[in-house]
Amino acid sequence: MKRVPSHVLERLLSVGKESPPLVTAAPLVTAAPLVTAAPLVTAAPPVPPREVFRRFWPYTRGRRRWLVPLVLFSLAGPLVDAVELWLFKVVVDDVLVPRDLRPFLWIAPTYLGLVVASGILGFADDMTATWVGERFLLTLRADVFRHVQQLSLGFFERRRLGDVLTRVTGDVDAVETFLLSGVADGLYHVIRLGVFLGLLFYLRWDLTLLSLVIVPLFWRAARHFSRQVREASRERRRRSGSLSAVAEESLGNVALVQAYNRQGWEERRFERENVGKFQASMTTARIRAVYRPVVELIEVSGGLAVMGLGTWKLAQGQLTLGGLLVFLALIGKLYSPIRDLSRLGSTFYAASASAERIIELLDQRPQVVESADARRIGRARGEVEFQNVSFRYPGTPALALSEVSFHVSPGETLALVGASGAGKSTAAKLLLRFYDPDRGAVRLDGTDLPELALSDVRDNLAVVLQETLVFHGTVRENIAYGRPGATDAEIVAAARDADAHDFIRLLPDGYDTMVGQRGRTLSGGQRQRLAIARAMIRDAPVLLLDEPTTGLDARSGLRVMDPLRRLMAGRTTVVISHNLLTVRDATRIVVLDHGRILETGTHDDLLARGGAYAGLHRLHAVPGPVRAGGPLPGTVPS
Ligand SMILES: Nc1ncnc2c1ncn2[C@@H]1O[C@H](COP(=O)(O)OP(=O)(O)OP(=O)(O)O)[C@@H](O)[C@H]1O
Repeated sequence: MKRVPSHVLERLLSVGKESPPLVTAAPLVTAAPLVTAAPLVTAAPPVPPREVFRRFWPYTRGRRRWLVPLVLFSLAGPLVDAVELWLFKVVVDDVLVPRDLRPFLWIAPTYLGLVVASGILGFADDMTATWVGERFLLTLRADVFRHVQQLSLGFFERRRLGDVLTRVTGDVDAVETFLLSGVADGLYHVIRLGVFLGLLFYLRWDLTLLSLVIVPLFWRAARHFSRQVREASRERRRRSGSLSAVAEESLGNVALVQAYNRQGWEERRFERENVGKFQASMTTARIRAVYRPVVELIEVSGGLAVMGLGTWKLAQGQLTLGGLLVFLALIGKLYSPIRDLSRLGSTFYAASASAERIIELLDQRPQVVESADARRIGRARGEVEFQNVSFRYPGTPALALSEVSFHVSPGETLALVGASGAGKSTAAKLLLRFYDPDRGAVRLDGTDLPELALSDVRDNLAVVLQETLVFHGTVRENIAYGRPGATDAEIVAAARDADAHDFIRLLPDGYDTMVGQRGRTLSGGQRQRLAIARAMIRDAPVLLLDEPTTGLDARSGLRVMDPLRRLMAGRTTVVISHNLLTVRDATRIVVLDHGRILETGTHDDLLARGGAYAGLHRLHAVPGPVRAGGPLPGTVPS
């Protein structure tokens, strides 16, 4: 009889303590929120605005021609303004000064006509700009979401979900500002500037030149403040991401938070990020608030200089009163696009802080990629093989799996057992091709998984996980998730096989009952049977069961065994379990420890060998085999 290494027994013992067979309380929560002093979300690497532009410009393809009417509308606005001002000059010089009402009879209807025309143009401009911008966002948001969905599991295991959500739903909008609204506004201001500058030069070139001396001052101020706004905006966006991350973690784990009375602590965590965001917003506001009076000061200085020279010219008789007033009004109009252009700089920088976060997301590459010449295999026979598989999670020192080899023929059941952290779930992740092994090969029907189309690999697998995933939707939708397009009859048949039909019938709306997010309105056993029905309907040749009875009490655990056996019949099954009842019938049992295979064999072989498995068996004192539907000694039959 082989001696069992003491550390192995200790670890196996710890298994028994952590999850005794069949008699475990349902977990309240899935995962505890991570508590660290380090920043929740790190800032995305800075990207120069030109690069931001280059990255996103291709997204405007197909919509660029809409920029033409936008520019035309922009042209019309300042022209209407200019005509209005010219009419004002005529009113002063030809109506007010000579006190003659006759010209007013054509000026009034012309003015009204102009207002109506500018209203119509404004409407068309608004609608076109919004349509173009929103269509752009529609595509970009969908693309970013598609990209994020294609990222490998490793990405989601490393990142804060709340931050990713903020990027997909919030930061994306800023890219539109950067590219379309920003560019359209910029063009609009440039056109206004051109029109007014042309008019001013036409009216009085000398006064116009004088009014332009302040432009370099505008420019310098704009550059200075834009840089500051950019820094503050980066911080603000980072804080937004952190805030969402905290909210998502706290609310997603509300059962743990309330059970441990940690609401106050969670509030403080939220408060820290909330205050951080507030401070970042205040910094941005302060910069903008300082900028505004500085700009006004520059503007007024220019205006006063022109007024001084203009008044002198008026006194000299070189200018009419109407001419001077129009000139001063036009100067105001001229300064506004200059001011808006310089302000646009800070808007650009603020938007680029968000765009950087999107770029960082888009630059993430899936660790698992489908090769260009991936083979399609359709329905597999269901032969699964691990050959000398070694794998280390990125950024971790120890191997999670080391030289692991096993083979499962179609229709056989392989059980993976071992202490917590032994590498069982890691093996499941490699079989699902969430990760690729560093060395060795995982094969389906004799072909390395990377040589197969990714969707084929996953289509051939049905999974029932420890933490059963139930979506917010009807029971029917949740079952049909396993095979979109399944008929009602197939859904009911799957539910019957999964022993779920009876409880579903008793739900308020039967198969149309809405189950809350993560299936919170169902019991653990009901959720598990729903997951089995989903796997049934998928009808895949390979079945992966990761702790299918963990978290269920004895009665629920037993109820799940029968449907599980029906599900496993005729399929290749890889079952991960601490529960020796689910593994004893397996064709082969693989005992893992620290990522290595300790022993392999059937239940009887391993018992006879007296090694780790036998030790585990003794510890759990497993009662006799359970027949389909038969109760465990000492348990209440369902
Ligand atoms: N995403 C991850 N990143 C880094 N290390 C990981 C990750 N997931 C698991 N590990 C590590 O890999 C090792 C194997 O973990 P795995 O989840 O495969 O164990 P397990 O046997 O399934 O445990 P359990 O029975 O508790 O579910 C552990 O040391 C674990 O800390």
